[in-house]
Amino acid sequence: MAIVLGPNRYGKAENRLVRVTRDGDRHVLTDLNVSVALSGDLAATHLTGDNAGVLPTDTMKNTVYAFAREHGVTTPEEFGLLLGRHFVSTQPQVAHARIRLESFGWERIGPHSFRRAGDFVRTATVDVAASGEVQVVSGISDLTLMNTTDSEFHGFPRDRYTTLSEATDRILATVVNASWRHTSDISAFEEVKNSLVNAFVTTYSYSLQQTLYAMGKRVLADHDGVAEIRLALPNKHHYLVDLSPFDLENPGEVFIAGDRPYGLIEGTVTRDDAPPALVEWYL
Ligand SMILES: O=c1[nH]c(=O)c2[nH]c(=O)[nH]c2[nH]1
Repeated sequence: MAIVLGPNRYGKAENRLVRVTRDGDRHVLTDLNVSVALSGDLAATHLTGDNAGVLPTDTMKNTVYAFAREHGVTTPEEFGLLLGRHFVSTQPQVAHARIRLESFGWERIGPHSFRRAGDFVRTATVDVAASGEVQVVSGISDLTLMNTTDSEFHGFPRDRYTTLSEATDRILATVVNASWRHTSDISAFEEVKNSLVNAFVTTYSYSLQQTLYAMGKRVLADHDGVAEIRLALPNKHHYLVDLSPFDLENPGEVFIAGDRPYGLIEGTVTRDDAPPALVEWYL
């Protein structure tokens, strides 16, 4: 038996970067959380402590902030590509760079005043190989949506542990976590988000699984530049309160918003002719 070093990578995680772009009195704000992970010929430091190929994670942090000044920050996807290409092209031992970005929205409330827009986070995972190949995955998390009707759930199998009633009119609520792999059009975030939201709103649902597929399918139908989308949708259950002890009817008006446990519906929607992914990614 031999003991060997398996896959490994290293980098500086969660570099919080706020960039103010000044145009006279009117400022533009970008707010990112940037994580860098490099991999390649890095066995020596693990096996012997020889750091000749180990660009310090401290340097990666500095590069993030210096690039924000030197190149500006347009979209998370573009900024990720810029950083990834820099690391693979300047460090010969680095075969692959993964840049993971979260972008927090700020709503303008004045020329240089902003209110944190807390209802979702935009994400990007950018992979750059030394060969020049890239993979850009954009995403969204924490986008909470609710339909107060047009949702049913029935026809499911029952066993001795089943207590759930068949529902012909229920609340359907979820927190959208999705990521989609681009073949082009890497800055179409707003348009993809609109497709997801529109599909949620307009799909008469017989299960959250059906809604998940409808949302993914709508994104692929609307956007030629998206090859594949992955979704993880928690089913945020809302329980109708029994008000009969108080001689009150409750015709679908008063609910307890459940916290946990929650159903978790996950799935991928893809084109059958999608080019293969360069590397695996997770939501
Ligand atoms: O849309 C749903 N899908 C399920 O798989 C499920 N299971 C459950 O208990 N309620 C629901 N709702």
